[in-house]
Amino acid sequence: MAMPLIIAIDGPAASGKGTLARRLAAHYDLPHLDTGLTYRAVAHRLLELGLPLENVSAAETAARQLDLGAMDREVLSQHAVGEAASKVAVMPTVRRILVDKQRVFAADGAVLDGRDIGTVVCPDARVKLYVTASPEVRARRRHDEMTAAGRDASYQTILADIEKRDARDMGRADSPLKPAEDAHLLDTSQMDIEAAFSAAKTIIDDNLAVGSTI
Ligand SMILES: Nc1ncnc2c1ncn2[C@@H]1O[C@H](COP(=O)(O)OP(=O)(O)O)[C@@H](O)[C@H]1O
Ligand SMILES: Nc1ccn([C@@H]2O[C@H](COP(=O)(O)OP(=O)(O)O)[C@@H](O)[C@H]2O)c(=O)n1
Repeated sequence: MAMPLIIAIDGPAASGKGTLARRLAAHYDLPHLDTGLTYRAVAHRLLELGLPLENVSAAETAARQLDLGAMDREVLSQHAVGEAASKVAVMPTVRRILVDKQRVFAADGAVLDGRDIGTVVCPDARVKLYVTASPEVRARRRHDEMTAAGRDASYQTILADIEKRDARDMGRADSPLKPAEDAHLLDTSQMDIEAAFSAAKTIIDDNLAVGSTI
């Protein structure tokens, strides 16, 4: 039987990995999982219960009870939830529970985006992309996204938060954000969404063509 097609997309906050992952999933007719939502959902549950984000056993329970099909993107996409998510994401036991669920989702082929897809969740993924853009470009994109949605947003605060989150995600001991050795780097600082999609598609199609001749 042919190996299921798994496309792994990693990168820092607001680099455009979710946008790219959704478009690629539609193009290659694959299911898509935004793994950031799973960490956001755990953090959101703790906030909802009024518990500190350092409460490991409550975070483990929230992770175990999480239903991937019931995550509310609208609620979870709030800026403060992203911050909180990066705090629960340092907990190895929480990561293990969520990674297991993510692997079940990916088993028959999928596009997954996050921080550790190519390095930890799906190290055997057929194609791995590491999407980046400068912190200033990413802060500008997130700022525009929030103001377009009618939310209050200060560019300077968003930039500071993005830099703080990068440091936390890249500096943690368990599954730090970094490109897998075999990842293709895609810096979208100078690319619009269409150009980024087209560059990603070229990388993936080249990869699939090589695979089909072996
Ligand atoms: N290449 C790009 N050029 C301009 N804007 C982009 C690009 N990629 C994504 N965006 C926009 O930037 C914001 C963040 O993108 P998103 O895909 O949510 O990033 P991530 O999933 O990495 O956090 C969104 O508003 C999205 O529409
Ligand atoms: N595979 C993943 C995905 C997200 N995360 C954590 O969850 C937080 C929120 O991720 P996200 O992808 O929703 O954030 P954005 O890039 O959309 O802002 C990140 O800052 C990481 O700390 C992770 O550790 N591993």
